[in-house]
Amino acid sequence: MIEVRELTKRYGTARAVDGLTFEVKPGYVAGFLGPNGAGKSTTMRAILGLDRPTSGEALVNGRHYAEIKNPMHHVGALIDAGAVHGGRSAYDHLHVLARSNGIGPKRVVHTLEQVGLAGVARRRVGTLSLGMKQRLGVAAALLGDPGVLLFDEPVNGLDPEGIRWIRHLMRDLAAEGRTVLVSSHLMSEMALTADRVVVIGRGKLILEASMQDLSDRFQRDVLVRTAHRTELTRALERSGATVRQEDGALAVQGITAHDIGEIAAHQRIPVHELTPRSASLEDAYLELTDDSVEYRTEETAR
Ligand SMILES: Nc1ncnc2c1ncn2[C@@H]1O[C@H](COP(=O)(O)OP(=O)(O)OP(=O)(O)O)[C@@H](O)[C@H]1O
Repeated sequence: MIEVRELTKRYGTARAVDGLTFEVKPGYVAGFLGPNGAGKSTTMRAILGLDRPTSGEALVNGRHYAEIKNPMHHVGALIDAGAVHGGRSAYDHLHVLARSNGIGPKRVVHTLEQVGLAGVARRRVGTLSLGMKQRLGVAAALLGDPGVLLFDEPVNGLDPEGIRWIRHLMRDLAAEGRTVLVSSHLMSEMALTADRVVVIGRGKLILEASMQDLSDRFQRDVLVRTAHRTELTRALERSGATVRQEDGALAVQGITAHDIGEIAAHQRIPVHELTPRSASLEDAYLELTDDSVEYRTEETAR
């Protein structure tokens, strides 16, 4: 479990993270979303004890990272895949890490196989592609078989096959009962991977919700098809709904699909379609974070 409580990190007068509170429990993939500069990396670094909070705290399984003995057995992280010693082989890189945490060579070999790097284990890290380095970073995170995993923008540099692989991996790790927090600035990516999202902007919490709640919250209207449009419109309007004609159907706002169905049944009006329509998750995300975007182009500024 990860608990972030009233976390604030200031650099000079700038607040990279500003009173942020959220938690991530085991068993699901939590997406950590925010525009560039929102404070995702700073928060992750604080959880991993790499950055000292100005105030507040970040705990892993109830403890500060620094208090955890043999941390690789409890927490694994992919933060900056490029930050590895280029002269060592992939195997040696992992072996050095493993040894410092009392992990044997068998586990190193297993982890290399798990991330699909067994074939390049003897190659120097400096000669690996960005995608392979990313996989090596994931291997390092998995080395101690930890219950808590943090991935900072893990799809960066991966090709479509690699992206699919990492999505499956994160979902599998969560299904095994681990705590998985993965940052991204793309809602489209998180929509395919995460069960819940923590959305931040300018260091502050904007929203913490399940993917389902997020799309419910941004429900636009309900499309209703019936041969009895006038009758149903009247009944719905009596219940306070707003009804608009749309291509021979009704676009209904201000009432749930469930209640529309109940009203229609009560009036004995056959309904042929009842479709809740949401704004896309990407639109929802852009709307949520609109005030927190640091830099924008003329075109996206609208
Ligand atoms: N070492 C530092 N010194 C000064 N400012 C910093 C430092 N690290 C981060 N910042 C600032 O803090 C803010 C949050 O940065 P952070 O890297 O945590 O955001 P992020 O959400 O991870 O962004 P990105 O998606 O671009 O990686 C930014 O405005 C950044 O410029």
